[in-house]
Amino acid sequence: MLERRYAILGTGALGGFYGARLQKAGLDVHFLLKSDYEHVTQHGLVVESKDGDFTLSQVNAYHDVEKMPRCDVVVVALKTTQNHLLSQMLPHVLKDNGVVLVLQNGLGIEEEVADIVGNDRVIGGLCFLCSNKLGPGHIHHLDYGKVTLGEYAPDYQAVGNTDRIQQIGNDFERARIPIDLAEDLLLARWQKLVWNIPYNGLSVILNATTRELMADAYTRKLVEQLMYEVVAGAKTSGRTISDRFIAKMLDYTDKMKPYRTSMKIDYDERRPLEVEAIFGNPLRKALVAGVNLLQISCLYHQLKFLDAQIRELSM
Ligand SMILES: NC(=O)C1=CN([C@@H]2O[C@H](COP(=O)(O)OP(=O)(O)OC[C@H]3O[C@@H](n4cnc5c(N)ncnc54)[C@H](OP(=O)(O)O)[C@@H]3O)[C@@H](O)[C@H]2O)C=CC1
Ligand SMILES: CC(C)(CO)C(=O)C(=O)O
Repeated sequence: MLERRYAILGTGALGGFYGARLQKAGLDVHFLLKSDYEHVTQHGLVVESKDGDFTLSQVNAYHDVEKMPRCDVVVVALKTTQNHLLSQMLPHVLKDNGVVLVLQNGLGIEEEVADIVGNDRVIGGLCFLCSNKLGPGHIHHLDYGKVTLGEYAPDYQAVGNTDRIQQIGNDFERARIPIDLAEDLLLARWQKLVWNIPYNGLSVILNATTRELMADAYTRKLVEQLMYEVVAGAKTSGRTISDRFIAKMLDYTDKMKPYRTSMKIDYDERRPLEVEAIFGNPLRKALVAGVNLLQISCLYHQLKFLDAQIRELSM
């Protein structure tokens, strides 16, 4: 088979990093940008990475999705706060037999994308990556990077692995991106929320780094309690997350360099927060099953307040 062509929708901390790595490995990659378009057209992409710095002096950069070629794999790397744009973007850039790869944080995004492109054209990916954008076209990869890929099927039925997911995984591995294949995408999404719900939420509300949250006995306890509430949420979707997994996430964070979560960076930069994807959707999914996740709900309401303040300021 011919090599797959990739589109990166949103060339920021995550899309810029993975897209640049794919291009560096020799793949055909096309990048959609907004405010960085002119700069990247002229200067390319610069990646500072713990695995080795590199510059791509020439990239296929676009400001308008209608000018992009149709691609086999369309990577969604916008913030979820911009997902209302996808119904307009995806039909222009996705090949008839292509697939959309959602690399965003949160729950339920694949369902929204499937409504646009069809149930059999969506894959989800969970990224354990610490990356920031320092300036136009300038990405800083601080830590980690593994992507867990999982096939989407209606109602998030677990459908196991497929050839196409294996092939995409091979492309990422060729780009030195560690890959896991998840048999059950919904379980993988709830597992990622075990991290994102406590740390993203508390880092904003308490103005703290991951290290500070772990060092204080009270906030560490709060983190742990929130993790167990995510486990209760997963149970309402029929998914089981073990105590061992919680211990692993606490250990992972203990060993992480002090990190400002992606939501904290958004808050500090006064950008809209991904509250609905990371908090609202899981809460609503559990509520449908009759379970009110009270502590997560408390975080959700506080974050909605802060998010509304940010949105008002930017109007
Ligand atoms: N960063 C990380 O380490 C991780 C991020 N994630 C998740 O990945 C997703 C992306 O996050 P991240 O990369 O950090 O976010 P960024 O804000 O760094 O990147 C998003 C990019 O999308 C661009 N964009 C927004 N609107 C448009 C548009 N209309 N057309 C073209 N480009 C547009 C933005 O450009 P502009 O700046 O010009 O608006 C920005 O560069 C989120 O869901 C996040 O939670 C998950 C794990 C780790
Ligand atoms: C877990 C982490 C830090 C990267 O994988 C993340 O998802 C975030 O900051 O939102």
